Amino acid sequence: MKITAIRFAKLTVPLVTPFKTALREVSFIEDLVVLIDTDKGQVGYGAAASTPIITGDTHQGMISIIKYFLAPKLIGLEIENLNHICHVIQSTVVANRSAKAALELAVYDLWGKLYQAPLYKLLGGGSSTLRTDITISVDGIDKMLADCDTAVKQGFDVLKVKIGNDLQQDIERVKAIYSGFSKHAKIRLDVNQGWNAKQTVFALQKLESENIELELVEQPVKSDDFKGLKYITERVNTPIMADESAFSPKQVIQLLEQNAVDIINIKVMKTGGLSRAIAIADITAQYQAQCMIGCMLEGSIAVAGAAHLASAKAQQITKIDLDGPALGQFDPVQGGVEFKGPSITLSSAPGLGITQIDGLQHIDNGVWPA
Ligand SMILES: C[C@H](N)C(=O)N[C@@H](CCC(=O)O)C(=O)O
Ligand SMILES: [Mg+2]
Repeated sequence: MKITAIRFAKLTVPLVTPFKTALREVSFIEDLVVLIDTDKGQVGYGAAASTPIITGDTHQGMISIIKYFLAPKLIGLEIENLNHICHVIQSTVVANRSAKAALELAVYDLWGKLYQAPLYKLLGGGSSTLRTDITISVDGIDKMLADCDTAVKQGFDVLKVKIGNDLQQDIERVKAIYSGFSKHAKIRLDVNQGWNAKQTVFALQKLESENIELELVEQPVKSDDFKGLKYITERVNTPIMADESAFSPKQVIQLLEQNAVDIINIKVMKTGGLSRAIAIADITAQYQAQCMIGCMLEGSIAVAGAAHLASAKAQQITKIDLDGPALGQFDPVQGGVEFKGPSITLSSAPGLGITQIDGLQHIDNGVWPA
């Protein structure tokens, strides 16, 4: 099965409630969808989110790098040579990880279709059902408590609470949420780089002294502050997780060699796709470190590959933050991974199993070859 063309489309889904972090606020999931055509009539689907504040990637940038640099090298390649195709994608340009993630995902989808098996089975096999946490956006305490209440009533038993825009208020937010919901759900925090190392130690030691047991705290400090992460990890009992600090296998090795963090958050938009996400999961296994699989604010196509990987690497990936699709008002994708409240169900159809996508806005000048 040979690659014959690459097309692009946009897919937009309004959110139930605005998504607010210490870095940004958005009201829509807006993904770039990448469609790979083949000589056998099969189409591979991939998608990527534009999160320039974290990855530096935009839809226009992704289209340009794929259309003018990556697509010309991919046309004519055989899907059965998956590793070669991933090597071409990874080595033709540096950075541009979201574009690489979308392309790789469409190639993995076709690989599953070629061998007539769902992706998670080809990746090693695992359970067809998973559970995700849900994100509670940073907001006024009353709104955050109301969002936690809704989430717990929907069956979520892990709350990922966004904080990081005001240290004192953050401490009050965590205390209020812990007191209201720790009997019903585990509480993990995501500071999205909003504190510095000393503030983090102050806040976590204070919370620990009040017997607040957090499951973990994600990316408290700036992405390049590895020393800060180590300083924190040495001084608190709460497990510390790297997110924006951990894009590449090399960064993950550095973080784990330095004992700077306890847990790594793997996201395909940071790694540049499934091939590097698999490499990172394997590296963490060597260090006996745990992993979370996470996502950006992405829809169900983009998150699908991460869900298949989480199933196949369940021994290593022990925490799941794949709630992007659950935050949308609806899912325009049929037949792929189903996201219903905390439950994620993988399709038994080949590849990602996508049968229909409603509301795709095709990008006319985005076909290669033209
Ligand atoms: C959506 C997911 N739960 C999440 O919080 N992901 C990111 C932020 C993504 C974004 O801004 O799009 C994270 O920091 O973990
Ligand atoms: Mg994070």
